[in-house]
Amino acid sequence: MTQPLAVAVLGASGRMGSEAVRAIEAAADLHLVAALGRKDPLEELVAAGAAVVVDLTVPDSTEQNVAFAVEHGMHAVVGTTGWDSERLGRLQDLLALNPEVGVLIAPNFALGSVLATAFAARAAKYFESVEVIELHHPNKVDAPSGTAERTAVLIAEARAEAGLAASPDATRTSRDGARGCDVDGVRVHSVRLRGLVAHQEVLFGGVGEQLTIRHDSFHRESFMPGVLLGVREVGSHPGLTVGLDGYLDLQA
Ligand SMILES: NC(=O)C1=CN([C@@H]2O[C@H](COP(=O)(O)OP(=O)(O)OC[C@H]3O[C@@H](n4cnc5c(N)ncnc54)[C@H](OP(=O)(O)O)[C@@H]3O)[C@@H](O)[C@H]2O)C=CC1
Ligand SMILES: O=C(O)C1=N[C@H](C(=O)O)C[C@H](O)C1
Repeated sequence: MTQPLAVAVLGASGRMGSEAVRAIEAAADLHLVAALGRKDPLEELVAAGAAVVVDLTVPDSTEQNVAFAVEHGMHAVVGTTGWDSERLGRLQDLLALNPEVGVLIAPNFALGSVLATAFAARAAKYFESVEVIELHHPNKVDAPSGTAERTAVLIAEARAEAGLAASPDATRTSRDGARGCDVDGVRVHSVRLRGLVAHQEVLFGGVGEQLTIRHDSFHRESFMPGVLLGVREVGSHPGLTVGLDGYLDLQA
């Protein structure tokens, strides 16, 4: 009989971490060997014999956590935000020294969100205008969301490839923040509202028409199938994968 896969969770008492602990404990093919918080030493991952580390912490600590896992031969599944191109570059360098290790950086684990981002990237070249609105619970510490950043980057790449000009915008005067932030030329607006979990709309505008691609996570359970997929797959994907779509067949 195959042994269950030994999995550790960092950020285990957080909103996402506690949900991940429950999901891993309920999976017969996985064995939760460590559930760590901010004050626990990372060496406990080694002592527990973790094969896969799930990082659901904070942008300030995720890079250090993942580096520790990689240096100790553990695969990492990362939902934490804050992975800009500089951090990803440093992680690539580290992975080159540890080529057997796999790391998944997933801005969003919800299948619907992954699809919505993929659909938006696909639609991008057909519309003159685009803006992204992300809406989250008020306890979120970062803005814009990692999902919105990733969506905007992919839209910008598709527009550039198609030779599209910047979205039309005659604004000459504005209050700070009124037009959102600029991610590679795509405007991204962040809403923080009690009652929300995680939501995003991509608005595409053409002459006389609008296409809206919207996704809603109403509960953090929505992220768990993606977390479990990442945990089960990461060992078969050495190197860096950004986006859960890297483990899914979204072609056709
Ligand atoms: N990819 C995805 O699908 C999703 C990603 N996220 C992202 O996941 C991250 C966590 O979100 P959320 O659960 O809401 O946040 P929380 O603030 O609820 O949880 C973060 C947890 O991490 C702990 N922590 C902080 N530093 C460390 C450390 N060095 N080692 C271990 N634990 C640590 C915190 O402990 P303490 O309170 O003691 O500081 C806290 O319990 C965010 O970046 C968020 O954007 C969220 C939802 C879905
Ligand atoms: O902090 C959250 O809650 C979420 N964070 C991720 C992000 O920043 O995109 C994923 C999801 O939107 C929930």
